[in-house]
Amino acid sequence: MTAVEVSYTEDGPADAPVVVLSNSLGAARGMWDPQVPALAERYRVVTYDTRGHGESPAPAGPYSLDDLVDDVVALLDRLGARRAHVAGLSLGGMTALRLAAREPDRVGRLAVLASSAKPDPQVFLDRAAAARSGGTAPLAPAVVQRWLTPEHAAAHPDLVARLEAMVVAADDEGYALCCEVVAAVDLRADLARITAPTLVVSGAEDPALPPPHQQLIADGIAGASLVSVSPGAHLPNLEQPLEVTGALLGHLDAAGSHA
Ligand SMILES: O=C(O)CC1=CCC(=O)O1
Repeated sequence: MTAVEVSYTEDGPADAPVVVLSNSLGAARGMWDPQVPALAERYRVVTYDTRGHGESPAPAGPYSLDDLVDDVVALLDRLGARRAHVAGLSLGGMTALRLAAREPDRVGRLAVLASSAKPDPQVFLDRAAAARSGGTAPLAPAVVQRWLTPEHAAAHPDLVARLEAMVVAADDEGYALCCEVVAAVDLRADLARITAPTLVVSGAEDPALPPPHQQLIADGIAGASLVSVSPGAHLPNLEQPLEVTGALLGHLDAAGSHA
């Protein structure tokens, strides 16, 4: 499939090294709001909506993980960026891992949050079927329940409402097609090919992709470091924004800012 022109936002100095942030299944680029201001002080931060999500197109399927990678490569080309640091959460992390394995010359440093090299396919095939039959709206409360710990959700009802609205706004068929991408993911052979310095982040209480998934990623990539965030569920960047932003900056700045 040809790459789609994904919708994106740029923050930070235009001549700074590029950092691309890739969203999780059901979310959109706004999920990175707590990270963007600090990263944009020294990076050209590009957040985008994965196809089928947010304001990006949702072309007819099927989609593959390589299609999602093609979209990022096309975005880098549109930005005139030969090379970028790339961070992704969950599905965004899977996209980032495949990109780093497939196009090592395009990736400076890699950060993979709450992701997996081999998710349970049936969970996501069932989710795809549910999204096709009833749309994303009835799924939104259960999806968002996995993104935050119960304590954080109870204390932040506005955040829960905003996140549920993101899931509802995803294109129903585009979301289903991305569920099928996740179901088909097997990145275990990709890990050994990744040469980008890699930071892996876990939410210690993530019920969707628990810490053994991130341990497997960190074990498979030479020299990768693993940080566990607690309390934190599937979107630890929202629950522990200072810690996650600090970990990202520490990892990216180790490159001397150069992608
Ligand atoms: O939506 C979920 O339950 C968890 C998830 C898997 C891939 C992703 O991006 O989110």
